[in-house]
Amino acid sequence: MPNRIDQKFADLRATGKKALIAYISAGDPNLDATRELAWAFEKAGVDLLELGVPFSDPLADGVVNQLAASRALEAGTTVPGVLKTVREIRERSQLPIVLYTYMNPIYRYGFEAFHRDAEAAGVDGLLILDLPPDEDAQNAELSQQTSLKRIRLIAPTTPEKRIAQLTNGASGFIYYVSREGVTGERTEIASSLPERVAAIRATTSLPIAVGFGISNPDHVRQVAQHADAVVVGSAIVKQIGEFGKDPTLVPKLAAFVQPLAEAAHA
Ligand SMILES: O=P(O)(O)OC[C@@H](O)[C@@H](O)c1c[nH]c2ccccc12
Repeated sequence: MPNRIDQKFADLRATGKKALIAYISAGDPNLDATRELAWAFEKAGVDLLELGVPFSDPLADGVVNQLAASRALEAGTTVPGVLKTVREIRERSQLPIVLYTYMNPIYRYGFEAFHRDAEAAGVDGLLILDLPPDEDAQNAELSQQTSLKRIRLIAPTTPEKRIAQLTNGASGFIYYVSREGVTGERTEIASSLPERVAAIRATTSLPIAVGFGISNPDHVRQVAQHADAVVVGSAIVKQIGEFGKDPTLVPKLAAFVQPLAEAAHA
């Protein structure tokens, strides 16, 4: 069976559409909500789900995502719990799922066991946020034994020479971080975006996702002109924080992501 990420991008390419990628922290406000949100997001048109594995020191994350990770940890979210939730999501969904994680939680779980169990649970790809590509020889080895795609980040400050080094060995898609600093909403799209995305395209045929600071359908439309996929994180996570355990959380969030997905597909 082809990987769900490859399949999704192939389908979108065939119809000339761009992907909407939604990021949420797994376990915020609890893992039952994560499962329900995944199902509702798929119906609302989300093309790929990034699930953050909550960690106490998420250094690449802005305050909105940090708070979400603390809520998830407070609710008792663990790595085995996240994997179990992916299994449950898979009972009714083929939505591609990428786990976003720092090294620490998966190292404690057991690096090799994590890869094996994530694949068995129905995870499609991994983005290990604080594993520099120069040090991921071990990861590369393990990734080859599993079907998990290895997503890599490229930043605005990445030197051109290094871009090819990063894209070489990545799979699934490339994640271009459109701004320096941490995750979080901004009012404007970075002006360097088209040029940077073009520089990445020159080195790889992988789809390019762009994220950081994208918070409304207008932003999504602008970024979708250049990228194959648009990532929205903090804007969604902020809503989850506001509704919390309110029984209308899932329909409210589905209504929030639907126009974002429509903007990517337009
Ligand atoms: O929150 P934003 O600005 O919408 O950006 C997406 C981002 O949250 C998500 O992709 C993400 C969550 N944690 C990260 C850590 C590093 C890079 C990216 C991420």
